[in-house]
Amino acid sequence: MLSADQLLDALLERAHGVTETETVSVTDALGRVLAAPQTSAITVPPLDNSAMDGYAVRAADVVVAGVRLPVSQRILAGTVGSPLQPGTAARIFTGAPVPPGANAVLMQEYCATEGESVVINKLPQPGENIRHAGEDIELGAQVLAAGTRLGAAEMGLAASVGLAELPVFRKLKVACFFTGDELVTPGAPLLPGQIYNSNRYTLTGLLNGLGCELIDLGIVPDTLEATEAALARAASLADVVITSGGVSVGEADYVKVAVEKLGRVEMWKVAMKPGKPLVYGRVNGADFIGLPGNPVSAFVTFCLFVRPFLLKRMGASDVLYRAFVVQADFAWTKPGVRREFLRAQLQANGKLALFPNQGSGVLTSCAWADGLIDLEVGQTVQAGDWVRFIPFSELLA
Ligand SMILES: Nc1nc2c(c(=O)[nH]1)N[C@H]1C(S)=C(S)[C@@H](COP(=O)(O)OP(=O)(O)OC[C@H]3O[C@@H](n4cnc5c(N)ncnc54)[C@H](O)[C@@H]3O)O[C@H]1N2
Ligand code: MOO
Ligand SMILES: [Mg+2]
Repeated sequence: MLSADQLLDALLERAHGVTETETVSVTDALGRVLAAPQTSAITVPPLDNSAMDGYAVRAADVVVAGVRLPVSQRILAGTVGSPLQPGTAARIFTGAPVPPGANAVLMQEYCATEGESVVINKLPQPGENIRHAGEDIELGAQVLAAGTRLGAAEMGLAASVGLAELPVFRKLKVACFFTGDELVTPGAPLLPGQIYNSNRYTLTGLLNGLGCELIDLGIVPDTLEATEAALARAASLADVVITSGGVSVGEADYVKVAVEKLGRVEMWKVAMKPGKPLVYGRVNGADFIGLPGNPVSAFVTFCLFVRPFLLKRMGASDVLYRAFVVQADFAWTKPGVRREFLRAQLQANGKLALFPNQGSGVLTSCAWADGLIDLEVGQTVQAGDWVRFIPFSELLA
């Protein structure tokens, strides 16, 4: 059986990024992966400008508090003033260019207007409240690297240097199907023995969050024929095929057999809980990932393995999650024989609480939790111990 680290390494080794690109407007770039580095054709900010509403002065003109200076001009954001005459002040507002000759801006809270003059009640420091040209971005600087996943801040950053469009990798096509004779689509009533196909909705959320193009092939019955047919169709439509269920050793578990018939299985089983029977293979040029049917197992293995794999396939460069060391507010006394990922919540006291039922079928634990505690084989925990914690902010989207 592979260790979780070996499985992740092996998956990333096999994840080849898409190469085809397209151009999107920056407003449509959320979640896309940048295909080429972007540099700035301007400095940001373009000119020295005021950080405050107040008065621009030469610091040397204000040698004692209480100096009175005539106000020689008024400079609003979007306009440009004229050089500041010695011994005068310029009324200025936040974002307005600082006039040549001025080297400080006093907040108006420290000034008093007297007719056409202003009394400066505080000694200015040279450079005070001035935002310098290029202090954010220098002319020609790289603002975004190829492989960056574009979020809200990156979209704003691109726009701040005047970019209207960005080159991005094409979306990754992911086909899914869900095996199980017991599965029913929500909206219909359950007959005895049936359950709702929750994995479809979990995976839809996860894949949409990653910005994949989802091809949902629905529920597939537990027969080899149906599984093969769905697999062949999925592999012909998508870059990556993801399924749930049917990867263990039960008599109705046909997924691995179908992959072996139509392609090849390269990895099966990972020494962790939940998620042991995960399958990776190749079918007709497509990657195949078979997630375990248990809803928590499917969710956790997607977060830990499928997400980094898909991100790399999408062309992203930063695909790994970070773990943090956090104090436990619980005891875990049963040493496991597999590495274990526990659903835990970060409490107001900064420590981690454990969901009481850590069963692989208890999806409530995932909705309740803020992340996963990563326990080594045989690791036990006493309250107050420090444990490895992977927040969902590192694993979702
Ligand atoms: N003898 C053994 N039995 C099992 C082993 C083992 O090593 N030896 N491994 C267990 C582990 S661990 C897991 S995880 C599961 C994985 O099972 P499968 O991937 O084969 O999945 P199924 O048998 O089809 O279903 C398991 C479970 O999940 C429910 N399920 C399936 N699909 C969905 C869905 N779309 N939405 C909601 N729930 C779903 C299904 O009803 C079952 O309860 O195998 C253990 N067995
Ligand atoms: O490893 Mo399974 O995923 O315990 O439920
Ligand atoms: Mg099974």
